[in-house]
Amino acid sequence: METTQFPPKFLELLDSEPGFNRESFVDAHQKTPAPTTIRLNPFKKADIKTGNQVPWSADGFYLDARPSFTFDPLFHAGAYYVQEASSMFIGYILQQIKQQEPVKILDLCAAPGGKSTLLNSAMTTEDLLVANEIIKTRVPILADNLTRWGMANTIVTNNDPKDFERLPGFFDIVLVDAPCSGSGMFRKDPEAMTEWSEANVNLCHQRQERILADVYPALKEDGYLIYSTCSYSHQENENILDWLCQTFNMESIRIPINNDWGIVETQSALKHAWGYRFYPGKVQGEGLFAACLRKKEETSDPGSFKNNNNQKVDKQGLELVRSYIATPEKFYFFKVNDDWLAINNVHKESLNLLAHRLYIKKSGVRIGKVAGRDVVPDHELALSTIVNKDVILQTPLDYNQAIQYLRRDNLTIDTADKGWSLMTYEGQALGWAKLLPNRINNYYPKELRILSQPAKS
Ligand SMILES: C[S@@+](CC[C@H](N)C(=O)[O-])C[C@H]1O[C@@H](n2cnc3c(N)ncnc32)[C@H](O)[C@@H]1O
Repeated sequence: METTQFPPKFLELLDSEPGFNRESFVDAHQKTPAPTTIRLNPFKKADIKTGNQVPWSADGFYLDARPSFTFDPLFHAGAYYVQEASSMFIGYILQQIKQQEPVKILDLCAAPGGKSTLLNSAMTTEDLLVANEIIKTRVPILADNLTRWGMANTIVTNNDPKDFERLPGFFDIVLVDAPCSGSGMFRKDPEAMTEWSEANVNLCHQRQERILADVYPALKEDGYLIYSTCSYSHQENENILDWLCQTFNMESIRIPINNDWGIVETQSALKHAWGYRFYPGKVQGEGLFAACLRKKEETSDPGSFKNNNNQKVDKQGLELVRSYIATPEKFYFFKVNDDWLAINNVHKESLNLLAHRLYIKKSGVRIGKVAGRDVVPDHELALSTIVNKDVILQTPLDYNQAIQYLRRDNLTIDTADKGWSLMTYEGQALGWAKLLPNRINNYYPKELRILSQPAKS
């Protein structure tokens, strides 16, 4: 059997990992392409033809072939997210531990936002999601993906894990989807094999400990830590669980799984903490490790922050922007420079607190700017689940028109309507256009437009 494509020593080390089967693993890498899976947005309910369901995710589906997502308007509408199947298990863990009461969740290593949108799907508007990314250049893709998902209960931050020490005991649930040596992605990204080394695994292990130690104070007593990597190395997985249980007062949480799913349940050597391993060949998905622990230690109070310096809002502007929202009574409206934003009322205090302790890049939904008696609506509002579709004009587009719109081309549509309109495709909003007497101004954001041409069929 040809195995030379793997880095030296990689398979040899994997042989001693729990549940590893060399033959099925190598076979899966050499003979089976990585399956393509999408996860539907439960808040948008688009009519999408899908294949078999991912066993651990009600919204996850395998596709028979990999279509061009770039040329699917529903992708740009946030009707689904393209995510490999194993990762969806994090959503399953959340469903197992989440109670009825509203929770504050931190996704600490969030870009590009696959797991943030996954967590968001299992949350209500009363729950708050803080999606953080340390690397500044990766924040825009995270914010864009969350904009597409459309929920108003989300805040995006750009902070170092250490900064979360300023929020002792603030979060009920923290996800650390840690940067890792990446062996779990070898099938999808064979290039990653060239970067793999034992030395790098050890460096990753050290960084993972640092990240976890930094964020630990921000977790509430009895709060849950979900830890995951896309690595197979026990140094980055079970050893980290042992380190967590030895260093902090944490207990391991066992997650019920179905034996037919092919997931390997493991226990760490010293503290017997439960972990869940995903191997291609055993599951229809890529490599993943996931675990859940609970903090059993008192935390201090994060305190509160009454923001008296909020930018003043004028009544007339407020009335105007309120009319763009489906249930304005549920929202707190505020201004950042000339932009109006809205976040669920229940998150007002959290927002004030976070704004003074972290670097916020996006909060709730940006509604737009008020210009005289008009609102210039923002793209975030178009894709949000709170836009008032009952009063806002909608222009349905066919497939070719939708692609023209997403390319930011000139549109020629026969319509007698005038004013701001949501441009929709199969009932899903893509963005805004202004319908004028003799032309249509395309307001699709420049930086998001499709730059390539569809392949000729
Ligand atoms: C595995 S990826 C996250 C993938 C993301 N959770 C998703 O599902 O789309 C790890 C993330 O950690 C970030 N990262 C890298 N070094 C970090 C550090 N020292 N502290 C915190 N995050 C870090 C990376 O920029 C990357 O976005």
